[in-house]
Amino acid sequence: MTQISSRPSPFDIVGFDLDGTLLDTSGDLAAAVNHALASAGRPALTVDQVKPMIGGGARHMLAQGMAATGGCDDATLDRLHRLLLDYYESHIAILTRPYPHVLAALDDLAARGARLAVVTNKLEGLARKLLGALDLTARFDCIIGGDTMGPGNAKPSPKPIYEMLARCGGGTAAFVGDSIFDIRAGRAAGLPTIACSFGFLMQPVAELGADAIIDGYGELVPTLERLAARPA
Ligand SMILES: O=C(O)COP(=O)(O)O
Ligand SMILES: [Mg+2]
Repeated sequence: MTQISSRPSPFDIVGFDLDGTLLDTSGDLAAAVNHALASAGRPALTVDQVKPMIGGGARHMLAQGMAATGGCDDATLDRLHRLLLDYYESHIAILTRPYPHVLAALDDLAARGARLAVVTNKLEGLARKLLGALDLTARFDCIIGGDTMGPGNAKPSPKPIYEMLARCGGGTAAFVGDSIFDIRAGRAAGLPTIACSFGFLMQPVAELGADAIIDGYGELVPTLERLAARPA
């Protein structure tokens, strides 16, 4: 369990990816993918098959789901993407929950003065809807989605990370994520990065190139403290 401490936060700003990092969204995302696949006459995928498809936005996830079940053209993908988004929007928090001890770690950082942010490749509207459904919105100083910075500016671009820094008022910062897109975006923005071994890994966690790896949220604050104490 994370210990609440009166010491200042090791970073002024701590940014988090959403899917596979703060929240286990895999059950609801797999259901949405399978809804789209079924309408195209494709077989369903398991949650474990869908997990490594998550992290680059819903269209990217669906494209991989269609590729795994026979491929498809762009027009079909566009139609199914819309179907998937409509289904997901109305079934967004059926199975989705924060990972264990997330809330305690966020409480600890906030109590120590950190500003907290979400930078996800989910559409911003869906991210806001999901965080609202789980009563988490007020914990974050800003919520930036895959479409917030305009086309082509989602992670791994550093632009949404720079936007996070600006909206949080600047200062020292670290970024926590579960995909290569998160770690590349954080590094490109010059931030120390932490990878979550429990996330929706597209490759082994050690290959993501993060500065540190956590196996659970009890390790987050000590890991941030260790990174903040590193020589520059
Ligand atoms: O793939 C998505 O829809 C979003 O993924 P992310 O929250 O891990 O960026
Ligand atoms: Mg993720």
